[in-house]
Amino acid sequence: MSVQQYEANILTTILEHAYEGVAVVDKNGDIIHFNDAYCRILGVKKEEAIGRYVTDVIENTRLHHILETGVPERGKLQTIAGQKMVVHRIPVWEGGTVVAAIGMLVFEGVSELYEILDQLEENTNYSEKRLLKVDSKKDKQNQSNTNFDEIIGQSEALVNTKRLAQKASKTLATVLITGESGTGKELFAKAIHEQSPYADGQFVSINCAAIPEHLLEAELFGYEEGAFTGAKKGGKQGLIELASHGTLFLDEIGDMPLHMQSKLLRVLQEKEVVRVGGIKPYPTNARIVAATNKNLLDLINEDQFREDLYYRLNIIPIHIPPLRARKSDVRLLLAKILEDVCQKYETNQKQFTAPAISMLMKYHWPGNVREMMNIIEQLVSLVDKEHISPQDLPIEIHTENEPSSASKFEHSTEKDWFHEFKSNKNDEEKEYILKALKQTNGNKAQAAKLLGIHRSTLYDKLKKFHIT
Ligand SMILES: Nc1ncnc2c1ncn2[C@@H]1O[C@H](COP(=O)(O)OP(=O)(O)OP(=O)(O)O)[C@@H](O)[C@H]1O
Repeated sequence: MSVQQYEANILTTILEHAYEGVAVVDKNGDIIHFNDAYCRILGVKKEEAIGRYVTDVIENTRLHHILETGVPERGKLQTIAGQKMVVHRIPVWEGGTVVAAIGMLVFEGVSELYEILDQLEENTNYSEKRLLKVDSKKDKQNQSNTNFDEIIGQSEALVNTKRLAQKASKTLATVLITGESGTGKELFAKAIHEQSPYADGQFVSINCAAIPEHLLEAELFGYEEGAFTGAKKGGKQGLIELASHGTLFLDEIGDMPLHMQSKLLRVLQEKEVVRVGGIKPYPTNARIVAATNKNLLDLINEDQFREDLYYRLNIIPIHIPPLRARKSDVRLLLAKILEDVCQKYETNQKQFTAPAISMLMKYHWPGNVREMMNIIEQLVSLVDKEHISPQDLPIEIHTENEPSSASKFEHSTEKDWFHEFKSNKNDEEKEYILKALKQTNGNKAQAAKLLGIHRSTLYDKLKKFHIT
């Protein structure tokens, strides 16, 4: 017996003896496997099912949709013969296309789930029950659990990042979150706050790049009465004070002016704030989470960021990988965001076709999840059909899918290409930038996309290398 035959026999045996109903359809939606459990549940003979189109055999199935979307659906309810069942629907991918789909009935009727829950309850001893009660009273904490759950992604890279952030959230240590624009730095910061010992306090967020330099100081540190013309009577509390017993999220910390960095460092060391125009120190115990899409070590080399502040902030470093380095999350996010946006606009549920998903998977996502959200919002508003196909997708996705632009970017993961780019010596880095500009006929936005960096980072580098 050949190895393939042997493996096929084992698989058939597993399928046949599975307690769960398992059905497999080929790329046309015709049933090619239908195990005994499924036959029993549906009251259909195997020979009546095999070879027939799936909707003719299984009531309320969506396996034919899975062939189109390529997106798995787990733990969904499906009514079969008047019974609610819990099902998983899994696409089988081969070389960028969906070649089959597997349907599994996990619980025969939701009543089976309740039976299991009842048994669990009976077996739970008194002290465990008490613990469960105490836990359920911690409403705040329960809510916070859902916060990390809101961060979508099952790639190894994201799961590891979430695990680290969850550990960090249990402490009050300062966290420095790095990652490209739109990767979810603020989302992580909020989740960390929600699970922290200071979850009952405020989450105060300030974007250090968005506030004019002369206002930033008063915003952060507050001011005393008469500190400047127009200062409020009685003075004003700053955000650092406001975040006491809570979290202060310093977004875009790389853009904080140097003199403010010195003041912030003092606050972190002394745990007290002196308002603008005052001398009295106010105590603060705000937990600090900072974030940046810049390379702070580069900024330190360029004397734009204080090294001592960097080490104060970088107690727990958390890096969020860009979307292109975690392709499996792209598929999940596409499905979830499309579902959410359709619900938000109260339109019929739309779906991507498999070729559209293939194109979106190849795309470089320079603006990461934020860009994906924007594109999906546009598509939901502009496309009337239920299925979103390649011709509906924006031009930049087509451009990047053209054979001429199929380059090392397509297969890049953050580890290989982007890091190679970042760690290269300056002259090589300059060469990469010139190459990208040449390839895009001088279009800076497209060049930034090719390089996998934010447009503002490209502008910084153009200035640094005197490229006009
Ligand atoms: N893994 C994810 N799951 C669900 N939503 C996400 C995820 N990552 C990001 N988002 C969403 O994408 C959007 C951008 O995220 P966020 O503002 O946290 O990014 P950021 O890294 O702080 O961006 P910037 O550096 O530009 O400030 C938000 O609406 C956020 O909810």
